Amino acid sequence: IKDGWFHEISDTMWPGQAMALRVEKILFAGKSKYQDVLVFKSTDYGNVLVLDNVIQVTERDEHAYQEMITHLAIASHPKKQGLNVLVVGGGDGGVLREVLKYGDAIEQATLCDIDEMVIDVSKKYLPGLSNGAYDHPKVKTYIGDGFEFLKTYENTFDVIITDSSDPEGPAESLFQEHYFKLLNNSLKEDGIITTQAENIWLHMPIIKKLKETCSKIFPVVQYGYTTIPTYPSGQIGFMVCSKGKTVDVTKPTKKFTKEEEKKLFKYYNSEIHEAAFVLPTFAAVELN
Ligand SMILES: NCCCCCc1nc2ccccc2[nH]1
Repeated sequence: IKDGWFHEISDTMWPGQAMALRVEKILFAGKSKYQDVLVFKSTDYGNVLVLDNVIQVTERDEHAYQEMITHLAIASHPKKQGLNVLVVGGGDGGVLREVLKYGDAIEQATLCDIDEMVIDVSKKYLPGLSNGAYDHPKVKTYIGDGFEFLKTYENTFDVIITDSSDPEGPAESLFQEHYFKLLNNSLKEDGIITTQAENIWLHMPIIKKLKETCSKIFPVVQYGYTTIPTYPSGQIGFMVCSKGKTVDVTKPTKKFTKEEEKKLFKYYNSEIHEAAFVLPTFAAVELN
C-alpha cells in the first residue's frame, strides 16, 4: 500500500496493468499456512479481501461473481429437489449464501476450503458475504484441500462449484486435468460443475487449455462470464460443464419471475444467464 492506495500488481498474471483501490483503513494483515491475508476498508468499494496481493472479493461488486458462478450451474440443473451441492474454495462464503437461495430444493450444501484464516477473516470483516450461511443447518464446512476431499466422494453431488483463486498459488491443482476427472467422478448423473476460469483479455491460453481439458471429460463444456470492476480487466469467466449430454447449461431451467429476480439478485437474471455465453469474436474464434 503506497500513498493510501492498494495496487494489484502481478508481472505474471496481468503484466503492465494494475487495479488500484483507495485505502481508508487496514482491518487485518496476516499470514496463513498458505498465503498472505489482507483486509482493508476501501473508500468506495466497501471492505476488500486480498490474498497474496490479489483482490479476491469486495463488498461493492461481489454479487457479479458469486451469483453468476452459482446460478449458471444450479439454475440450469434439470433436478428441482433434493440438490446436493459442493463448494470447493469460496471461503468468503458468498457462493454458500447464493446456494441457500434455492431454499427447500437444497438437501445439503458443503464447503471445503484449504485456508481457515480466509473463512475466519471473511466472517469477521465481510459478514454480508456468507450472511449467516455457515450457521445454516444444511451447511457443512471442511478445512482442507478440495483435491483430497473429492477423492473420498463418488457419485455424490448434483453441483460442484470451484470458487478458486488464480492458478498461481494454493489453487494451482484446481486447474489440472486430474482435478476435473475427480469432479466428474464425484458428480451424480446430469451433474453440473462451474469453475473460476479467468479473463478473456489476459488469459486466453489458460481458458483454451481449460476448455480442451474439460472437453475430454464432459460432453457439455461452455465458457460463460460476468463483468466485475475489481477483477483484472473487469471481466471473469466460468467453465460450466455438464455430465449429462442432454443438459443445455446456457438455458436456465429454473424460472424465477421478474419480481423474484429483483428480490433475490443484484446481478443474475434469466436473460443474462443466456447472454453470459455470447462471446466477442476474438474469444469465440479461440473457444468455439
Ligand atoms: N484475479 C481473480 C481472482 C478471482 C478470485 C475468486 C475468489 N474469491 C475468493 C475469496 C475467498 C476464497 C476463494 C475465492 N475465490
